[in-house]
Amino acid sequence: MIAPSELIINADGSVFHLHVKPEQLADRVILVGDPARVSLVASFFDTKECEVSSREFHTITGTYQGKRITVVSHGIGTDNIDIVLTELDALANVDFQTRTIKPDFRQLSLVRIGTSGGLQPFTPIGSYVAATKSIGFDGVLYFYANNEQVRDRDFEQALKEQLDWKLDRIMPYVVSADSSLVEQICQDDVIHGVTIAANGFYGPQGRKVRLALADPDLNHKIESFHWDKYQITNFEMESSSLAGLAALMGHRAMTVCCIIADRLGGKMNTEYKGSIPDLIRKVLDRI
Ligand SMILES: O=P(O)(O)O[C@H]1O[C@H](CO)[C@@H](O)[C@H]1O
Ligand SMILES: O=c1cc[nH]c(=O)[nH]1
Repeated sequence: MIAPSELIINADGSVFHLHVKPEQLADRVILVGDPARVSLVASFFDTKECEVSSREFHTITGTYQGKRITVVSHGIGTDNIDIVLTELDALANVDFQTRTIKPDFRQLSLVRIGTSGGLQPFTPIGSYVAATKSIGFDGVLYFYANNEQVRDRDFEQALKEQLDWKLDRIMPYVVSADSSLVEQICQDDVIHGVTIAANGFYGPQGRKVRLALADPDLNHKIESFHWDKYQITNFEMESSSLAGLAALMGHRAMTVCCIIADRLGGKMNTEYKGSIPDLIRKVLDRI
């Protein structure tokens, strides 16, 4: 039995942070950072079954062209992904009456639709980039056993060498998205990329506002990195823990982002919401 302090179930039978009940979760899940983007995704739905809001976690379940889909916001950061993924997995795979793990595993397909900063000439503002691999600057995955089984150690070593890694208390890790889901969601209109999930928006993504950076050359080294067939394409803030935790749990997960910042040219598209609906439609059609 999982103790009440470990998996917290609210008095109404919903899970602690999301406030969602087990019967309200679909097998197909879209994840977005911004709670307002949940309503945008759901505006494409044909029917709406339920809507729940709690903190930054806004959830709607409905149907799109006959497919039952849940869309949920996770806020900003890989630490929030730890909460959202653990609670979604519990909703699917823990019996809330007996607090025991269900005998039959239920697999979720999770697609995060995010915004991102592009790092290559071939990832301009408005392009869509899938994180086929994610580089985590965060540490969430290290707290879970068997993390080495879902990490790409060769890629990690190449990063350490080529980036001449100087931040010795942080060990970037590399994880892959679910390849079958990437194939299902991405056509020629989505770039297959390698995404850094940074543990911050400013310094950890090489942005200097007032504070100096510990390694001012890091972004330049990231942009020049080449290993095997891979180049690093973009920055966002959640794809690493999403891909890593989902792989450990046995779910299918991936992140696809719309590029809204051109980090090479120093340009920003603050009106980015215009190209997000097109990406949402593509994901809804293909999930
Ligand atoms: O637009 P979302 O999905 O929030 O994604 C990106 O935008 C936020 C930072 O502005 C981070 O969450 C980052 O991952
Ligand atoms: O540059 C960017 C843009 C959106 N989200 C990020 O994390 N970084």
